[in-house]
Order: sequence, then C-alpha cells, then structure tokens
Amino acid sequence: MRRRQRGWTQMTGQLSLDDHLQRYSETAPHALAVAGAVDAIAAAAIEIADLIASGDLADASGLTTGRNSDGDLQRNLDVQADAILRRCLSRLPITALASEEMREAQIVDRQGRICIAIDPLDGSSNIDINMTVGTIFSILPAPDDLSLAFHQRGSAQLAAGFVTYGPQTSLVLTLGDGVDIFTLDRKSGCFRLARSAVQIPEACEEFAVNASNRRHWDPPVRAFVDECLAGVDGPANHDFNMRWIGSLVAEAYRILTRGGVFLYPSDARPGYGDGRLRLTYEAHPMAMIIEQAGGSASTGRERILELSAQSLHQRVPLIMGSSNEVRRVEELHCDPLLVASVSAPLFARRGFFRL
Ligand SMILES: O=P(O)(O)OC[C@H]1O[C@](O)(COP(=O)(O)O)[C@@H](O)[C@@H]1O
Ligand SMILES: [Mg+2]
Ligand SMILES: [Mg+2]
Repeated sequence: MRRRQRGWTQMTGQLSLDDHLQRYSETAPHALAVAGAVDAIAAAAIEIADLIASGDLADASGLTTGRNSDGDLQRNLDVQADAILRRCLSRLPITALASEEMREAQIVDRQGRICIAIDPLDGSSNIDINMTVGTIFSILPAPDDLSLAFHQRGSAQLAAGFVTYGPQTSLVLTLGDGVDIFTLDRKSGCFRLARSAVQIPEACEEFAVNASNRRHWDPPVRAFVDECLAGVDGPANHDFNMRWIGSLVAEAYRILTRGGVFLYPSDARPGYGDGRLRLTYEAHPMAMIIEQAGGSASTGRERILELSAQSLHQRVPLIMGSSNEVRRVEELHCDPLLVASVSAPLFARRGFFRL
C-alpha cells in the first residue's frame, strides 16, 4: 500500500476538504468525478447534521409507513437523509446510485464514470437516544455492463467514507491512499482536516460485539469472545475492555482512533445466517477504510474486499479492526481443535495451548 510522507501530514492542520479534493482531482481520469461526489456527499452531510441537531429526535426517529428492501421499518430520518443525499448527488454525472432505502439501483447517467452506494443513515435505532449516527458511502468505477455496477469486488472501490453525526460531525475518507478525517467547522461551514494518514494499531485491547446474541453464535466466534473475556487468564494473555454502541459508524470511528476489533458475525437467529450488515454499502466501504488504515476486515473466512455481492442488499458477517485480532478470529474459523482448546477452561488458563 502506498503511504504518504509524514512531512506532508504534519503541514496540513487546517487543510480544507475542498483543497484536499482539488489536489486529488488532478491525479487520475476518474478522480474529478470522485472528488465531485465526495464534495456533494459532504454538502448533504452538513444538511443532515443540521436536521438532526435542530429537530425533535422523537419525531426524527418516528416510523414512516414504509419498510426498506431489507424489511427494516424506515424511520423519518432514514427517508429524509436518503432524499437529501439523492438531491445533492443528482447534480452530478453519476452512472448508477444504490441506497439502503431503495429496492433497486437507479441508472442515472450512462455517460458517467462512477457508481455510488450509500447507507444514508447508519445506526438509526440510536436517533431518539441522541447517540451518534452516520452516513456511509462507497464509490466504484462504472463498468461497461451496467447490470454489474454493484456486483464488483470491494477491491474495485475508488473511494469510500463515512460521516458521523455525533458531538462533532466528522467525515472519514479514503481515496485509495490512506485515511483522513475531516471535522465540520460550523462557523465556516466547511470540513477541515483533523487527522491524516490514520493508522490502526496491530494489537488492541478493546472489542465490540452485541453480546446478547452469544447463544446464537458459531463456536469460533464464541471462542474468540471467550478469549477476550478471559483476559490475562486466557490465551490472549492480556485484558480487554468492551464497547457496543449499536452504530457501525461510531464503532469504526473508535477503532480508527484508538484501535479495537468489531464483530457482527452470522448467527443462528432466523434471517441472521449472514449477519446483519450489508455488503455493498456497509461492509465494503468499511473494509476499504479499515485496510487503508492498516487494519483488516474479514467474514472470519474471507477477506471482505475479495467479495462481490450477488444481490444489492446482501448481508455479510463483518469482523474488522486491528489485524492481530481479525487474524485470530480467522484462525479460530479454520481450526476446530483450536476452538476446542479455548473452550477447555483448564487448559486455557494453564496456557497449555497458548500460541
Ligand atoms: O441492533 P443490533 O442487532 O445490535 O445491530 C446494530 C447494527 O445495525 C446497524 O444499525 C445497521 O445499520 P442501519 O441502521 O443502517 O440499518 C449498524 O449501525 C449497527 O452496527
Ligand atoms: Mg447501516
Ligand atoms: Mg441505514
């Protein structure tokens, strides 16, 4: 992976997103289109942030009469965020647009160079409790056969990012050369570089999983979480802290900031055989961002960026974050004997099977 020089990083404390996109737009044939799309998404994010900040949260989290294509009930803010993003993007020559809130992808402009997939509002069950929610986006090249627009491998992505609407509104962005974080300066109404060339530490001391599903998990996932819980008394040989926000964007932001591992695995509940998160507009962009920051993203068996979606709203198990921990989850998926050793508390505590 190509890495930027540190010197450049240090000099860019007040660089605006506009300046950053301007520089990038001159680098490759598709870059102008990508830069235009990111700029439009940033403009939409400012509107969405204002809407969240000014509105009645109970009303914003209220249900519409609709369901999205995944069967989730749509909240008012899901629908409004989707409309704002589509309006802002409609001014650009985009070939195809897909959204969590639309059943089918839309072919917009056959002359365009890029396709965009969005999760307009991620973590929407957090709206009414005033917790961080966000917008996720993935930008792909337009293929010759447009029916394949959203069936490309994750590694084909040109850019990916997400916005968090939390105490700060932040835009996390990769244009394929590292990860930068821009924070909205409300006085000037523009995003300014807050952190550049973000790096996730290889090892971590924090894990995130919805532990209420433990009894539904497969043995490798249960073994991994048991190792985390065993802390210094288990094979991991160090203690872990635990967090679960219930908002993928917030978990990802935390991991980019101080490391950690996030798991939304498949489980035995009806409808959760491939987990909860959607490949095209959640797992793919997150995987690109996490890898660009030096971390890993996997289903437990395969690298997320190797996968291509069979259907637009396809779900996928997602394990992402610090590489050592993601690798450990993969090892457990490949080796039933290892799982059995972790599940034998006596051996685990004695360190008999420690690696
Ligand atoms: O409620 P659960 O099962 O813990 O799921 C939480 C996950 O669901 C999500 O909210 C799904 O995203 P949406 O809100 O966009 O549907 C993720 O942000 C989060 O990681
Ligand atoms: Mg989501
Ligand atoms: Mg959503």
